[in-house]
Amino acid sequence: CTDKQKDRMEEFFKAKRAVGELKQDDLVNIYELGQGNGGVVYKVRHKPTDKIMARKIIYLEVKPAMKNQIIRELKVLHQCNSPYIVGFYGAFAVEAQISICMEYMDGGSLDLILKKVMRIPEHILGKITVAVLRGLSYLRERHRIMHRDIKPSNILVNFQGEIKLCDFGVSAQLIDSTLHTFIGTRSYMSPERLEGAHYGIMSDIWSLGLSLVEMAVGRYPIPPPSTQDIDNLIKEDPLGNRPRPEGFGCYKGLAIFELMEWIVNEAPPSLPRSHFSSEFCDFVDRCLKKSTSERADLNTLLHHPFYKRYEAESDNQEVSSWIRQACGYDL
Ligand SMILES: CC1(C)CNC(=O)c2sc(Nc3ccc(I)cc3F)c(C(=O)N[C@@H]3CCCNC3)c2C1
Repeated sequence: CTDKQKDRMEEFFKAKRAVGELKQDDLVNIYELGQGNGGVVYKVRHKPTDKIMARKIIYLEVKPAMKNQIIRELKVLHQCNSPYIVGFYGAFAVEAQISICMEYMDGGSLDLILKKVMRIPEHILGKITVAVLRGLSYLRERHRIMHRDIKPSNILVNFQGEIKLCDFGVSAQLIDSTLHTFIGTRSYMSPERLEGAHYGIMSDIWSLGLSLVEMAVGRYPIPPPSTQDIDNLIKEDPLGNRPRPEGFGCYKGLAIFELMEWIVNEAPPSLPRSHFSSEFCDFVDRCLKKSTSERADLNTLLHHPFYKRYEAESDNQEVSSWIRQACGYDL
């Protein structure tokens, strides 16, 4: 943790103390930030302090006892404090709605960034990899939890160049009892998880690998684009920062079950060495081994040359200016 990161976290704790206990009536919606699977997120203002936050509302048809248990378990999020985890203000329940109020990340999530640009360049993906691995390490070392839902929409960025994780499940058994209702349109789940086998942190590693390939190539990588597709993608726009033409990337996708079958039965996706560094290609290959015994674990990846190349840089300036130009605010 650098001094700057410590200062930012201190700043957040101060703002959080000023907010105190969160109540629905103290929040006013500014506008909707996005609809995820199972939830909707609003940019809100906390009237008593004028603080801007993101409020995630999840509709859970569960018995009141279960709802209270979820609220009780969400309190663990007050202890999840890391430069790589989105800040948490508090959670409360009203009727069948559970509200989770968190730090507002003005750069949005990486899936929305990816809709604006063609692809995310390798040097930015390196910084994203550092943040995700450090976030996963923090959750495992300090809270003994895995993320369970690593994908571009759960990796948030801000204009200061910070990259943070959100939407990790803190109440394990509740997650699984409710997760079946949250199957999204595409699956970042590992083969072992899709097969209903036991899964753990290694499943997050698979999801990270799949997310990196998607962000590097510019579309969900299953079924894998042909090398020709990738050549066309990159030849016409080598820097990957031209706005995405309409209709790109929404290839006629496979239905969710065909997709899951593909993940379980076919070879995993990989990056073409013609367009990406061999360290990056090797990194994603180690994340996307179908068998967990062959897949790299967290510690192995923390010593991988691709990670080492980016972990040294401590300033967020490079990511900050890239985010601004990606969002069209290249001031
Ligand atoms: C069931 C649940 C609401 C309660 N238990 C849970 O433990 C959680 S926690 C939590 N979210 C969360 C976590 C950390 C931060 I910082 C911000 C957050 F919004 C979530 C959450 O949002 N889950 C989403 C539901 C839609 C599909 N993707 C996973 C949960 C799950």
